[in-house]
Amino acid sequence: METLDNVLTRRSANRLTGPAPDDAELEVLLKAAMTAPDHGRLLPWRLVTLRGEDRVELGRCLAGLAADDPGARERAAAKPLRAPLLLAIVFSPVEHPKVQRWEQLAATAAVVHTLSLLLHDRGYASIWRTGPATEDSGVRGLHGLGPGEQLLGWLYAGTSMVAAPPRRPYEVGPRLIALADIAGPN
Ligand SMILES: Cc1cc2nc3c(=O)[nH]c(=O)nc-3n(C[C@H](O)[C@H](O)[C@H](O)COP(=O)(O)O)c2cc1C
Repeated sequence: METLDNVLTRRSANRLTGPAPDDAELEVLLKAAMTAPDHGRLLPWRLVTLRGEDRVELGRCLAGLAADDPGARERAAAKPLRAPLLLAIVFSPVEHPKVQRWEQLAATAAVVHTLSLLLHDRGYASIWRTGPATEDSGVRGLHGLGPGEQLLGWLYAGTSMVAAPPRRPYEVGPRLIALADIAGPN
């Protein structure tokens, strides 16, 4: 797929089923996504794969956090089952004299988005999902987070069950301006 076309046609997909990339294919795609710009080449992240029963275990954790009614617990438990593969995104910033935390977060987001584009290029689809559960100690523990690390959510991956709706073209408008057009203080 041509790059411009790939970027323009990627959509977040809510309803995902199999197939999802296996570990070998995922490694190829991640190796490519890791080329995203990363100040200091710190690689301040890791991904944890959840497949099959792992998703049920996460669902159990989420159900435990849900409101005290059976419907809410059932809905929470079913959330991780919305895709065959979940990639938990663990942000693991390091102390660095030059590279600030926000730069490391930006580098991490760049890897995740590049991976979503590569998944799309291979015919898969994905959606990045977050939520308050990412801060829960049980959920953090399940994914092996250490102190100072942050769970940025999960990239749900698989094959979309519906055709991606076309994207309304964006208007760049005032979000791209020449310095010469900025009225200075004088
Ligand atoms: C950091 C991040 C967190 C997101 N969290 C959620 C989420 O919790 N739930 C959700 O439905 N979508 C989530 N999304 C996906 C966005 O909703 C989605 O990208 C947006 O609606 C635009 O859709 P598109 O990707 O098809 O352009 C998240 C996206 C990003 C980048």
